[in-house]
Amino acid sequence: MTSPTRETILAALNGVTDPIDGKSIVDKNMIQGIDINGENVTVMIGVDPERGPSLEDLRQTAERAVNSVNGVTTARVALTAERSGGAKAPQQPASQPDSGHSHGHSHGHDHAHKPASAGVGTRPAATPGSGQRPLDLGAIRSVITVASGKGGVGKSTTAVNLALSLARQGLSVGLLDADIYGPSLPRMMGLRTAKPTHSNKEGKITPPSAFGVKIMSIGFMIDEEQPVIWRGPMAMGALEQLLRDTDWGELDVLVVDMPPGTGDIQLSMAQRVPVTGAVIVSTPQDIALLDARKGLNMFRKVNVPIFGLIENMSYYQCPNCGHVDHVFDHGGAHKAADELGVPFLGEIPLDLKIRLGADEGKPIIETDPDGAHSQAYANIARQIAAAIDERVGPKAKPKKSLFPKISFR
Ligand SMILES: Nc1ncnc2c1ncn2[C@@H]1O[C@H](COP(=O)(O)OP(=O)(O)OP(=O)(O)O)[C@@H](O)[C@H]1O
Repeated sequence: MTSPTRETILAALNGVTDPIDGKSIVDKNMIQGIDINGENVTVMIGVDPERGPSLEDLRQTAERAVNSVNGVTTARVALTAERSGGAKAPQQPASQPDSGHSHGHSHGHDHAHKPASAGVGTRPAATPGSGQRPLDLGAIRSVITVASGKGGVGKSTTAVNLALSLARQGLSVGLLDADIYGPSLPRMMGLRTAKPTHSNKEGKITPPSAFGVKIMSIGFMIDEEQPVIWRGPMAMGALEQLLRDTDWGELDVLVVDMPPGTGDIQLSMAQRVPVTGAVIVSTPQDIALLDARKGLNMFRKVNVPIFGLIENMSYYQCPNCGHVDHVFDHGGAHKAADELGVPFLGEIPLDLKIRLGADEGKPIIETDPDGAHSQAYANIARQIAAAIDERVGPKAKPKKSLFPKISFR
């Protein structure tokens, strides 16, 4: 059987027209990404978000067109929100070689062989206070969201290290990168070139794994370097599909790295995902703490239990002499947690090893599991595991711990 190529896919899509003007979607530069993974092809079509609901027919026609190409067994076509610079700008020139990695952006896809359900164009936006029912996540016993009131506070780094710590404590763990504005988990988990594969469960994809944790991220479909502007309904649709279409199997806990901030996406996310508990990451600076308060209030608004606050980049300890320097105004998160009546889960130091580990795809929990920093994460993870147990019952109890038990006398 001949393998599909970018050219044969584009040739098939050339015959698909935009109902608004009858022009080919290829000529209109609406094809924003083509990902060819053996016999499985994913195509991203950029559309104006307002038109999303009326373009389901176009999506399905495109999917049939891709499916008809020689060598294709599964076609997925996703409608995507427009990228910075406008939907009409060509995002990926048609001459881009097959790289095995799509650089369009994502996503609201559905399978060729499955009717479109929730997602782009078929489900209205989850609006704050709309009271939508949470998604049914099957065999996922608990969901922990890692959130922050603003970007750059180390939320993703914390999510990764907590997920690994929970896994080391014997829990089966998944990690969902919901940070659609800057999906960094593939890089942080050393999975830059990894790809989800098609599961033998119909309509599902198997997430890549690293360090004993299953990972799903929009970053597997788009380029981390290319910022994407998402509009609420599209972003929510994409996230829901990532959650729903991933074959997570049985999980004790799914750790969700939330997008930074407290906007509508975060709010609808908190409404639609049955969150067991939220942890808020902040840095010691006041401004960040103010934002952290907003984060807390957002979860409170939708009745999500707050498991606690974490102070990241809390202090700097000189690796040579051990001197501890409070680079920022240290202790603010602890004080804020007390004032706000939520648990303070712990402090994570500002440390080069943590940064290098995150940036190089080798999390510190993996490279230095017995070090003080890993123990700081482990201590927070233990509190989270205990809070999960309290909420969802003993099934979530760790099966075995890879960390030594510490007893205090
Ligand atoms: N405790 C730490 N010590 C040193 N560097 C850290 C620490 N935590 C995070 N960093 C570094 O800070 C940078 C931002 O971290 P990260 O991407 O986790 O933040 P974020 O809050 O998820 O950001 P965004 O909201 O932009 O996604 C990264 O380079 C990361 O390696």
